[in-house]
Parts: sequence; C-alpha cells; structure tokens
Amino acid sequence: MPVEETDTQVIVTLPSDPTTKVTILKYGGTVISWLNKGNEQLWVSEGAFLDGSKPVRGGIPLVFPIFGKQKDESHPTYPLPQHGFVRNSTWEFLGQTTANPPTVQFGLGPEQINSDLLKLWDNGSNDFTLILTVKLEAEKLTTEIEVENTGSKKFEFNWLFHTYFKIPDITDTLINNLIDQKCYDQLLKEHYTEKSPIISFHEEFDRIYQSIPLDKIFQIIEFGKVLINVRRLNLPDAVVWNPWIKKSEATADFFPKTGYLNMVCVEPGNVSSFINLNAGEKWKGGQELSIGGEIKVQTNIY
Ligand SMILES: O=P(O)(O)OC[C@H]1O[C@H](O)[C@H](O)[C@@H](O)[C@@H]1O
Repeated sequence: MPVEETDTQVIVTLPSDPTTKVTILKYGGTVISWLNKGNEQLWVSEGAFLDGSKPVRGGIPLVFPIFGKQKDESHPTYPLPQHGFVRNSTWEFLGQTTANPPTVQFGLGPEQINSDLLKLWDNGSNDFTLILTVKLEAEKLTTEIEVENTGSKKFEFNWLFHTYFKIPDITDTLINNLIDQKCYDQLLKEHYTEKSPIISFHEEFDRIYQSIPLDKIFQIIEFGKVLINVRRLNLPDAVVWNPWIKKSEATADFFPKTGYLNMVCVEPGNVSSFINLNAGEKWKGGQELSIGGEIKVQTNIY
C-alpha cells in the first residue's frame, strides 16, 4: 500500500522501493520520519511527545504565523506562543493527489485550532486555509505549504519548516554556501555578514540567515561527503540551529542529552520579514531535500 492512514498518522511508501517511506503525524502536520533506502534522515528526540500533548521535538515541525516570540507589543502576533499554533494543531488528511511520485496533502483552518490559541492572533479574526503537500521520490522529499487568506482583511505571517536532520556527528559536520549572507545571530543578538566559507559547529549555534538568493543550495557535508542538499522554494531565509550541551540539558523533551551530537536544524523560512496576504490571496513556499551528489561551491569569492 503506497499510502496508509491510521487515526494519528499517514505513511507514504515509494512504490518502487518499500524501504523508502515518509511518516506524517496529523498532529502538527509533522513529518516524523523519512526513511531513504532504509536510512533515517530526520532526527526525533527519544523524549518527543507524539501523543498530541506537545509539539514534536524533531522531524519537521511547522511554524506559523510567527517564528520565535514576537517582541513588538503592537504586532498582532505578540500574544502568540513561540512558533505559533500550527505545530500543535491536528491537521486533516486530505488524501493522495498523485500516485507517482506519491504525494499527499493535509489541511488546516481556524476550525481545527484550539479556540483559546486562535484568539491570541488578532482576536481570532483571521480566516485562512493552509494546505501542506508532502511528495516522496527516490532520494528526495519535498514539503510545500500554501497559505490562503479566506477572510475579508489582510494579515501578516511568518512561515518556517523547522527541519531536524539526523547526522552522524555534529563535530564532523559542515554546511556550505552561506558565506557573504546577512545573518542575525540570536545568541549574540547582533547582525553581521557570515564570513565562514563553510560552517562548522563547536558550541551552541542559532543564526537566522536572511534574504539568501534562492539559487543557493545548502549542503550538509561530512568528511567530504554530501549528506543532504537543502533547496528553498520561495523561502528567502534559513535558520541554522544546534542547541549544544546546556540548552539540550535545559530542554525537557530533548533526549538523550547527547542527542545534540546527532542533529542539526536547517530551517527554510520567511522569518526576517512578514509575508503580507490580502483577502482572497494565496502564497506558496517549500523545501526540497535531496540526498548525496557532488559538492557544489556557490560563492562569489572562490
Ligand atoms: O524549543 P522550540 O520552541 O521548539 O524552539 C527551538 C529553536 O527553534 C529555532 O531554531 C530557534 O532559532 C531557536 O532559538 C529555538 O531554540
């Protein structure tokens, strides 16, 4: 069966290879597993709650309509919890749209969101439909989101795919093609231009790279081997995050505490500015994750 639905999740299997599959939890519309030829590509904490009591710590949580916590008290997203309300709402499975490559869709609207949470965004006055599309191919997973403003007034929002990749060892991991990109360092609380030709990790890392040309593909590399390529579709920003030792210890659902060694988040999004959506308008964004291939150096310097 290429698409299998249970009460809580949907499992999509590649018809040509039963060891390639993706599992999506209806709660949060969260992709919680991507097996490529039997190898897991996403990191999920062993302490993650998968019962709908808390956003999933790992996989691909969805962030809308605010990334992080809004600091501007006058903005309609100010009262919302960190990362908004769709990662902790239960999405509706809409079915399969194409058989090959297998593609499934999930939908979310105000009626599926806890009313106390919804009220925190402009008194619940925004009407919207979100459609999440998940497409599985050999060596490739694509997740796309469409946001439609079905109400009668405009609203502003952020979107982000908070993708947790599973890696053998963060201390051997590099990410390329971010040189010369503007970033906001969430730890230093400073804006600067990234000057590392390749990013490496030796402490907590939390940077929002901003307005990066869409033709830049980030590669997660280990010992000269490309593990994953991250391509963005209409998403100008990317957050790169690793909590390292202290933050992992302080995060209750992060387990094992040494798990930071085996994960890195590379999160395509539109978070350094808001997307403005007028009544009746639609917006789309996505990420395309693919495995392996050659190292591509996309810099202006070398
Ligand atoms: O703990 P969460 O709300 O899931 O957030 C986890 C992380 O998300 C993003 O990567 C942010 O840049 C981090 O600052 C934050 O710690």
